[in-house]
Order: sequence, then C-alpha cells, then structure tokens
Amino acid sequence: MKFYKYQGTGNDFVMIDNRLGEWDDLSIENIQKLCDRRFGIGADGLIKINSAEDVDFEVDYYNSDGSKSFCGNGARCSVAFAHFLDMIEDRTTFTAIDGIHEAEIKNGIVKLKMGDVNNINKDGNDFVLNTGSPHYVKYVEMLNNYNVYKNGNEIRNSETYKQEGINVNFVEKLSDKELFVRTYERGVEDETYSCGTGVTAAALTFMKNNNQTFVGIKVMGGNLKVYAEKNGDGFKNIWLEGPAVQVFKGETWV
Ligand SMILES: N[C@@H](CCC[C@H](N)C(=O)O)C(=O)O
Repeated sequence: MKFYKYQGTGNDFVMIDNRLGEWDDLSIENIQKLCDRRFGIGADGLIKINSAEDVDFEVDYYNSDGSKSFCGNGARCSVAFAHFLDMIEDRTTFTAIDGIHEAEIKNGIVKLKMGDVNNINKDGNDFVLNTGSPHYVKYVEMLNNYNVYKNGNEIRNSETYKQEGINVNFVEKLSDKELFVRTYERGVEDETYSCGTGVTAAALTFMKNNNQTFVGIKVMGGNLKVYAEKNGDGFKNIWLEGPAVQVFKGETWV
C-alpha cells in the first residue's frame, strides 16, 4: 500500500489515495495497526480519499482506534493532499461524514468551511456542542501545567458521555483575541497536539459572549484561526484556517 503522512498543527494522519476503491475493505484492525506508533506508521488517524459524485472527493476519516467521525485538521490535510495529487486548484468542495464542505488552499494554508452550529448547551459551567464531532469545552487556568489526560479521560468516560464518547477541550483565555486549547480526543484516547473541530468549538463558546468574529488559537502543535458569524443561538459561516503539511510518503504492507 502506498501512503502519505500529513500533519496539521501536529495532528497527524496516514493518507491514502483510494479513488480507485483499492482500499475499500481496509479492516479496523489494519487501521489500528497502521496508526500504531510502535508497530505501524503512527498517526492520530487514517484518511482515505475516495471518489465522489457532484463534488471533488470524499474524506473518509478514521480515528487511530478505527472509529469514524469528522476531523477538522484531517479535512484540511485532505485538501492539501488533493491539491498535491492535482485533483483540485485553489478552491474545492468535498463531502465528509457530516456533509458537504468548501475549502481554499494558498501557500500551504488551508481554510475550511465547517458546518453551521445551531446551539451550544451547558453542562454545569462547561459547554457541549457539535462542530462535526461532539465536544466538551472547559475553561481552566494554568493550562500548561494541567493534567489533560487524567481530566479529559475522566469526563470522556463519565456516565453521561461514555457510551457515545466526547472530545474534551481545556481552554485558557490568553487575551481578548487569543485562546490556548488542549484536547483529549475520543478514538485516540489521549491528548493530541491539535484538534480542528475542538478549537472551533472552543472559539464559538468564546465568541458567544463577545461580539467577535475572529479568534486566534494556540495549540500544542502550532496556531490556528477561527472565523464565525452569530446566527440566533448558534453560528454560521464558520471557517477554520491553518497549515497542512506533507511529512513523508512510503509503502507499507497491511
Ligand atoms: N482531530 C480531529 C477530530 C477527530 C475526531 C474525534 N476524535 C472524534 O472521534 O470525534 C479534528 O481535528 O477535528
């Protein structure tokens, strides 16, 4: 199997060109092994780029445990991969598990349109919302020293969330325009260096109480930007922007 490895602010993916359907039957065990950092290539997730009708391609995303979801950074990396394969020019429309997305790519920076968010719920002082995947958002102080694994794992496996699972984002306000976000991801069952749908969720909870349409986000693996417009109790015109980089390519046996 020929593969490419991509990363978007440190959220890393094995990327497979599956436009001819050669890897339609890749098993969950195969995906787990390919993503294993000791016995495989190593990644937070695996993405198959499939052919699609009416749009440029389909992003078929799997977490490293083989479960499916929508991945914001994975979708941004998929746009960079489609551009590398000469499938698209600087704009594209593609489909993913949560619906149709638009995106733009310029100088390695990918700007991805996320689905509208209709409501943001509260769980105590924290927030729960879906930005293509489900997110829990908790504001904390001294995030650099915070135990993201322990506290994220506890919330993800709590009675309320353990069945479906949830991604848990810890957020520190750095200024009126910048947040620091660290995320425990379901399906990876660990902290990742960045989560695109997670930083989007964090930005929307922040924008809800301000009249801002832009938030800069610092994550462990770099910097991202989120733009959005208020729409009733929710948000529309939500864009996630940041780098998407090809790291290496290779061949493996599954
Ligand atoms: N890293 C992703 C989110 C991937 C999906 C998530 N782990 C889930 O199962 O919901 C991102 O960049 O959005």
